[in-house]
Amino acid sequence: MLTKALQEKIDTKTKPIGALGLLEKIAHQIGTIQNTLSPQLQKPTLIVFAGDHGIAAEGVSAYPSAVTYQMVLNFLSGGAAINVFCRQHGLELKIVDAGVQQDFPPHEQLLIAKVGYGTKSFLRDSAMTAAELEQALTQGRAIVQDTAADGCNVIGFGEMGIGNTSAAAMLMHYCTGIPVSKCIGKGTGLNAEQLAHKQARLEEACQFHGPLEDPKQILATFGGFEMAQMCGAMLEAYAQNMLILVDGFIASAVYLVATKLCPEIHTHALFCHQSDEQGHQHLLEYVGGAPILHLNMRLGEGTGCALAYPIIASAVAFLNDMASFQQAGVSDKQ
Ligand SMILES: Cc1cc2ncn([C@H]3O[C@H](COP(=O)(O)O)[C@@H](O)[C@H]3O)c2cc1C
Ligand SMILES: O=C(O)c1cccnc1
Repeated sequence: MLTKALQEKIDTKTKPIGALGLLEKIAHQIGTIQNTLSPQLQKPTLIVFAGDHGIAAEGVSAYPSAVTYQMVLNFLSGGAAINVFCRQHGLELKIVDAGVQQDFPPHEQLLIAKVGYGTKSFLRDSAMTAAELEQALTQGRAIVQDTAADGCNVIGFGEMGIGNTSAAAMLMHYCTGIPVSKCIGKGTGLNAEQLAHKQARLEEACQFHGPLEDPKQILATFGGFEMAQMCGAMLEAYAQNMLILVDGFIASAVYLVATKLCPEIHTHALFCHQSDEQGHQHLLEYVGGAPILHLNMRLGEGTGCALAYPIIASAVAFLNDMASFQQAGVSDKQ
């Protein structure tokens, strides 16, 4: 009933049918989530989860693990891309230490939810234990519960963790069966030789671990603490009936695991951009996501979410504020 009424509201706005393209689909989706013809976006929030990865020691990233800690300090002093875009577009920003190798001084924007001081290398071990995974999922859920209690109904998730395009590629490979060669990419900027090394290391890890089916086991085996918390956070955002903004390759790989645990989550997800990371396009095709932006970005941090947010806000604004043919006295289709 609401589905039809929303479509009618969209179709009677003063424009040719369908002329607002993807904005119309977004408006319809948000109206459906909120069960109203007049949805509102409240307290848009971006949460960046940070954690270190054991696999980073295997030469799979162009940058050292130390950058994870240094970038979190940069987030806290307001100088990273995600700070700039959140400030520009009015999103609240929270940073979570999910598992960085060093400790941070207290800061009002920093939530400390450390599962450990980095994961183990999944080359010869499971990145985390089943107990650590459960802890991370629960912490991610709790963070979103608090955010929902503050009145937020639209939430995006970012990550910082040197080595996490490798972890994401493994999640993607194990959840989809797509060959590793199509799941990897140059991440922070590997050259062709380094990329071949990355592929060889990840294929070695596949040999070591063998076939795995259970999504939680896949996440514990290859994921980072920041990715596990993000997964819990996405599941809770669905439970809280929030609109979920999915960022680039890493966030989409986490979202993929979340869909395996809770297939209904797709009704609440928007794909903010298509990353330049090679695997992302295949991943979006697999989950059936139509990205809002194509900007050739490959950064993560939630930057795609922050940049897509004003477009999403425009979708809600046209649904609420644009005149209908009748209101404006404009002649409808013959
Ligand atoms: C300075 C800097 C800032 C970043 N912000 C996000 N990432 C991104 O790059 C990392 C993933 O790429 P890889 O798997 O190749 O390490 C993640 O931390 C991701 O958030 C950054 C990377 C760097 C170097
Ligand atoms: O798309 C992403 O999330 C991404 C790609 C490369 C490096 N860091 C993040």
